[in-house]
Amino acid sequence: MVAETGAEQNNKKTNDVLSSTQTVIHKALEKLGYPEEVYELLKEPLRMLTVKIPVKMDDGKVKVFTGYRAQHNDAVGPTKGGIRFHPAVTEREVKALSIWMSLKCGIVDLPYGGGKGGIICDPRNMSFGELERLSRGYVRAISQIVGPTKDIPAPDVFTNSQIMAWMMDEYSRMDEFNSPGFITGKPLVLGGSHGRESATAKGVTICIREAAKKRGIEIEGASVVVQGFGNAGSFLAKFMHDAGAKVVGISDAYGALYDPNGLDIDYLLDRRDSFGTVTNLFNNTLTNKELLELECDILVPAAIENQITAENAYDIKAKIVVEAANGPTTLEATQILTERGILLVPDVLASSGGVTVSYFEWVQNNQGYYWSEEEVEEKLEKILVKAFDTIYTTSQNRRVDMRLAAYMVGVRKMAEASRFRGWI
Ligand SMILES: NC(=O)C1=CN([C@@H]2O[C@H](COP(=O)(O)OP(=O)(O)OC[C@H]3O[C@@H](n4cnc5c(N)ncnc54)[C@H](O)[C@@H]3O)[C@@H](O)[C@H]2O)C=CC1
Ligand SMILES: O=C(O)CCC(=O)C(=O)O
Repeated sequence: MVAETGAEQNNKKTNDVLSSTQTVIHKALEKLGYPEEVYELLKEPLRMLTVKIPVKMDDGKVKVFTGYRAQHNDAVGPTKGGIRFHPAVTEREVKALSIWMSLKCGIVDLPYGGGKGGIICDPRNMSFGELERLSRGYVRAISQIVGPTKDIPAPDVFTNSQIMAWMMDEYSRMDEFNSPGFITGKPLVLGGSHGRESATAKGVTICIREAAKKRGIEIEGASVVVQGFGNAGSFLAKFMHDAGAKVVGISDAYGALYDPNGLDIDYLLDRRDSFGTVTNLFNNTLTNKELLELECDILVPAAIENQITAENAYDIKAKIVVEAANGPTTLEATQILTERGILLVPDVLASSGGVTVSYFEWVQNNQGYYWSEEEVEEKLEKILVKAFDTIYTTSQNRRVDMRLAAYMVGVRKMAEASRFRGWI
């Protein structure tokens, strides 16, 4: 195979998440000995739908929003992945997010390929009614390519169980059938699963525990910094706090809080709003940049992409970085952290607890029989411990960093399924 130097150069200049993902996919396929056509198939989603969604706003005017749904690869099974509502959503970002979903599903061995959706909007400035009309409009716009056996959405940044409920209701109306398996991350009363809300953070907690063992760090008393205080970050801060760790820093989109003696996580959870904002209630805040560079044992970026870059990677003081967010560390920064001996647990492994419990939710919807929280947690624990172990061992045996090892593990199933189907 020829090295993807173009993509590598482009990535260095722009931190473009799609080209950096392509670079690692290429390296992983090369290490596994697959021919170039496999890369050609997997470097972009099989399908990418761009939609325009007209929404009647509360002031009576119509605003037209742009949305996307990417389906990366459906050789293994239906595609699966969240929907993001954020002003910075781009087509390339959604494509990269769909590729990461394929890798996650491969890593935790789910019968899915990856998909992802996004709408360019700022839900923090929209009313409940506007959000409902936008959510329903998006489902109508993408209805032809999604469905319980085609592509199953879920929550992501700035979307939640209420939005999943509206989307499920809209799809069920079109389908003229109650279709809980159309979407996951629903409220419990509509067929949601116990444990889905905290699943991403649970998975991250398991990865932190396993990574800490490798580095001889005791969780009890360890200092932890978490960037982002939404679904992933806030539950994680709570789990780490409850496990006896000292959560010394947290942040949201507006700033960060720091207390070397440990923050009062229960108080912050109580005061945060539905978008994971809490720092606006305090005067003594740090910037997100300062937060990432704090002295700590464990750093968890749980917000957005490109937060640890070549610019700040030398200033990271943590011994372990566990990526709850998708794409928070650039490739250059991955290399710098690895060279500095920092153990980096990559997003496609660390954040795969969410899609794992989404799969459990879909299974429960399909069989119409629901599991207890203990059952969900037990199954999640087994899957994540095994995935961590496989990737850590691959990284040691093949002498590659954990990100490349995770891509090698994650890409294999879809490459094999595509081959058996006769696509390549
Ligand atoms: N919700 C889920 O099940 C999963 C989420 N993830 C990833 O975890 C990350 C966080 O997602 P959620 O917690 O679901 O989102 P969320 O919407 O619940 O919370 C997002 C948090 O990030 C903060 N944030 C937003 N922009 C920021 C910025 N520019 N700088 C610093 N903080 C910022 C927000 O203020 C909020 O605290 C994303 O990368 C997402 O893709 C990954 C797997 C599953
Ligand atoms: O729960 C799911 O199906 C997908 C979660 C997600 O979007 C992600 O892992 O990034």
